[in-house]
Amino acid sequence: MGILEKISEIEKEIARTQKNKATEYHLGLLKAKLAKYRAQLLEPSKSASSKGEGFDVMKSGDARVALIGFPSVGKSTFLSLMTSTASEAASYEFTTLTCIPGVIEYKGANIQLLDLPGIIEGAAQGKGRGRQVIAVARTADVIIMMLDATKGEVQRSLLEKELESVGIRLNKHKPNIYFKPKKGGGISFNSTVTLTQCSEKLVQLILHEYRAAGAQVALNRSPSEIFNAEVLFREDCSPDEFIDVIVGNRVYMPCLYVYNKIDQISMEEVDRLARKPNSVVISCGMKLNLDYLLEMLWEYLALTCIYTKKRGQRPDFTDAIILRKGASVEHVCHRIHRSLASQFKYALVWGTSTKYSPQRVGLTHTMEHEDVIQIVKK
Ligand SMILES: Nc1nc2c(ncn2[C@@H]2O[C@H](COP(=O)(O)OP(=O)(O)OP(=O)(O)O)[C@@H](O)[C@H]2O)c(=O)[nH]1
Ligand SMILES: [K+]
Ligand SMILES: [Mg+2]
Repeated sequence: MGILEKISEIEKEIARTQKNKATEYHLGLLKAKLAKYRAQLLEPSKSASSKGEGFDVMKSGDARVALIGFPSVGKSTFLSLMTSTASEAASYEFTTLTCIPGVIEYKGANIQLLDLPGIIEGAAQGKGRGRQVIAVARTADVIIMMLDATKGEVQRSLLEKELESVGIRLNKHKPNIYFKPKKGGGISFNSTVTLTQCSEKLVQLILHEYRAAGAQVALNRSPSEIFNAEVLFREDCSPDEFIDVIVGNRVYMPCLYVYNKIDQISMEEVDRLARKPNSVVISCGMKLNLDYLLEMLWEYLALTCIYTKKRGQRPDFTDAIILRKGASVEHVCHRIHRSLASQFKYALVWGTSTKYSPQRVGLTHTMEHEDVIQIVKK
């Protein structure tokens, strides 16, 4: 039996197994098996040439956003509208056949926007250019899942399933579980919270299942190590989340659901879609709500712009340093010059991150969006 068949067998078994206390171990095991085979599926195949996977577009700018969606939802129309790059748009499906990068300039940041071929059900298993598209999606900072507002919700759940099946977790945070394989000592299991979905026994079963053939490949660890591990739940996680932690190659990614073509639906329908979590409604055709989409995208990217200033001079507002949210003064130093942090005495910061403007701060101070900084060297 091939891996795809094994996967489909297990999926069928999960579907027909009733979910209750008596079946929770059985289901946990099935899910562990499923994750194991899917991990194998993700291994680069030896037959197909690995070159070309991911369309090889260079990362550039301060962040990367990938446009994922069914064919003809308006991805290329969107790219052409938001960037100075033109990507062919047409009323037939699979107009776009490769990855087309453009740049959105927003609040001083260069955001790389990637137009991609449409993907369909079965993409994760290699249908169409599904695998390549998903490989690109994995490298993004934010995914825009573009949906046709005139089509049903089924598009959204199908795409979510495709991404889910290759280890991409949308709008979820990494499960707060400490997991460390050991050389010996068995499995030490602890939790700092009351667990309602996992137990010590289930965790052991899942770990032992992982020891089975194939797990070494997925985990890149020797089999014995999985019999010995330290596990600490700091959150009431589900068996699936625990499996995610031991498999270890998951990506946790913000995703914005963008419903395009709202010029074609009723106001009531627009209103209903707009109220969904993580969702924005737009019309590329009529240029509706695009500013709001950019604002949301900016929020999801969580970038921070810092302006520098020299002593006795005005801040340089023309050239922002773009950093990830939560960046410290030390991060700013590294961006300016490699050796600056070692010569650092203190910094003066004006902005929302400080109580006073300016305020003297050290290397560990956390910067906020649009702060101004002046660095004083030793
Ligand atoms: N009514 C309406 N049509 C739109 C809108 N945006 C795009 N379209 C049309 O939808 C069709 C498909 O647009 P594309 O931009 O080619 O879609 P795509 O998602 O890039 O398609 P593929 O590359 O084939 O996957 C074109 O005929 C567009 O003119 C919109 O907001 N409203
Ligand atoms: K199209
Ligand atoms: Mg296109």
